[in-house]
Amino acid sequence: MNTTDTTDTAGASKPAALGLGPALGPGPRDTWRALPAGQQPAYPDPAALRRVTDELAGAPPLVLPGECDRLRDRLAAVARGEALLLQGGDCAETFDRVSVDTVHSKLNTLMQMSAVLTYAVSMPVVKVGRLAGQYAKPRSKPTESRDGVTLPVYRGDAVNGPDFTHGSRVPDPERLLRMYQASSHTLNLVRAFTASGRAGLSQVHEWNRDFIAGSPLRARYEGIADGIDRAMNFMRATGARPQDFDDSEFFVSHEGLLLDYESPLTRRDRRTGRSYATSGHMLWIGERTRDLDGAHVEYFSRIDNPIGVKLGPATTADTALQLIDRLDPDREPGRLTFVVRLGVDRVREVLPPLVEKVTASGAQVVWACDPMHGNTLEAPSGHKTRRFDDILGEVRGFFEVHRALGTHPGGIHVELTGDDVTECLGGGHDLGFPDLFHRYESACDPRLNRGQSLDLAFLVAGFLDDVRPVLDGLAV
Ligand SMILES: O=C[C@H](O)[C@H](O)COP(=O)(O)O
Ligand SMILES: C=C(OP(=O)(O)O)C(=O)O
Ligand SMILES: [Mn+2]
Repeated sequence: MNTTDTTDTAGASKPAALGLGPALGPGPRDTWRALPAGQQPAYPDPAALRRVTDELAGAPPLVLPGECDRLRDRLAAVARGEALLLQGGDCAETFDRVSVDTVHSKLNTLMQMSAVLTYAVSMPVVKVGRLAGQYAKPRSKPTESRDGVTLPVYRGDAVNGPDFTHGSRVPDPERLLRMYQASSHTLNLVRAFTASGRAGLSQVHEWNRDFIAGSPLRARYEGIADGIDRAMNFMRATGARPQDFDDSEFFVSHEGLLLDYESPLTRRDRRTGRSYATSGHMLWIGERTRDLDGAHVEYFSRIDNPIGVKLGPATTADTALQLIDRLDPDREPGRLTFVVRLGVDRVREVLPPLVEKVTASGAQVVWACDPMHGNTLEAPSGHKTRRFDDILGEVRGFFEVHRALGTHPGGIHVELTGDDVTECLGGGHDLGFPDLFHRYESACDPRLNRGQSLDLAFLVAGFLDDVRPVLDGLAV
C-alpha cells in the first residue's frame, strides 16, 4: 500500500538524525492534514507542538515492521476461521500506573483468559493488549462543567490532566513525549515478561486453578479446568516438555487517535517500501473518527499495520463496505478487523446484515465483539458503569449471530484490568451499586476487574460449546 509516495513528513528534514539504521526511513507524506480530523486537541502553542513532533520523528520505533507483519499473519488465521482474537486492557492507560505490578497483572489476566478460550475452541488465541499506547480518548462532549465552572474535558494523559483545573485541562504537547516514554517502558515490561518463560501454559493454568478455588462460581468452572488438566496430562504423556506449552506471544494496540503522535512515528521500511505506524503493532479507528472523508481514514489507508475500525449500532452495511474499499482495497485477510460495539439489545438485529453483506463482498475481515461500549450506563451515584450480564449477553448474541450465518466469530475486545477494582456491576462476586464507591479507579470507562475478566472467559468458554460446530466447520 502506498509504495510509490516518497514525500516525507516533518522528519524528512533531518533523516540523518533518525538513527534507525538503513532499513527504516521517514513515513509517507501527511496527506491527512488536508482533511478534517475529529477529536484532536486544540494546542495553544503551535511552535511547541512542532518541537515535539520533530523530536518524535527522530525517536526510535517502538515496534518493528516484522512484528506488525507477524500479527497480520496471525489475524489472517483469525479471518480464515482458524484462530480467535483476544484484545483487552484499560479504556485509558495513565502515566502514573506504569508499574511492574500493573502491567504484570494485566498481562497475566489476558494470558489466563487466553488459556481458557484456547481450550474451549481448540484453536490458537491471538493475544493483543490495549496497552503501551492507549493514552488518548475521544469524548462525547468537548467540555465538562462542575459547580458552574466549565473546562475542557479530560482527553487522556496524552493530551491533558484529569484534575478539574484550568492549568491541568489545557492540552500540552509535551504529553506526547511522555506518552512515548510510558509506552516504551510498558512495552519493555511486556517483552521482559513474555520472554521470561514464566507465563507458560502450566503456570497460567495454576493461576486459573487459584482463581477458581476462590470463586463463588467454582462449580461451573471446574469442568473446564479439569478438561485443561487432562489435556495437559495427555501432552506430557506424549513427551511434550513444559516449554512446548509456551503460548506467550503477545502484541500491543491502541486507538490511533492523535495524528500528531502517530504521524511522526510512522516509518517506511526501505526494503519493502511499506509504511508502518511504529507506535504499536495494531491501531484502530474509533467509532467517533471513522468518517470516510476524514483524516483518520486517510492516515490509516497509508499504513500497512493490521488495523481495526470500531462500528457502532448506527453503522450501515454500505458504510462497512466503503470502509473496506478505503482501508483494505486488496481484501487481504488479517489487514482489517471490524470491532463491533452494538449493545446487548441491538447486536442480534444490527450485526446480521453487516456480516452478510461484507461476507458477500468477498472481504475476509476479522469480526471482533466489543461488548463494553454499547452497554455503558450511569449509576445513581453518577459513576459510569456496565453490567457484567449485559457484557456476557452481547458476546453471546455475537456468537449466536455468527453461528446462524455460518461465519466465524473472530474474537472479543474488552476493557479490563488485572487489579481488583470495582467499576462494573455483577460477575462472580456480584458487585452492586454500593461497591462502586470502594475502588473506582478508571480514568475513563469502567473496566472488568481481574475476577470479572476470568468469569467472562470461563462463561464464554462454557457457551462456546454450542458454537463448536461452526468453528469446526471453518477450521479445515
Ligand atoms: O472509551 C471511551 C468513552 O466511551 C468515550 O471517551 C466517551 O465517553 P464520554 O461519553 O464520557 O465522553
Ligand atoms: C472510545 C472507545 O470506543 P469507541 O470508539 O467504540 O466508542 C474505546 O475503545 O475506548
Ligand atoms: Mn472506552
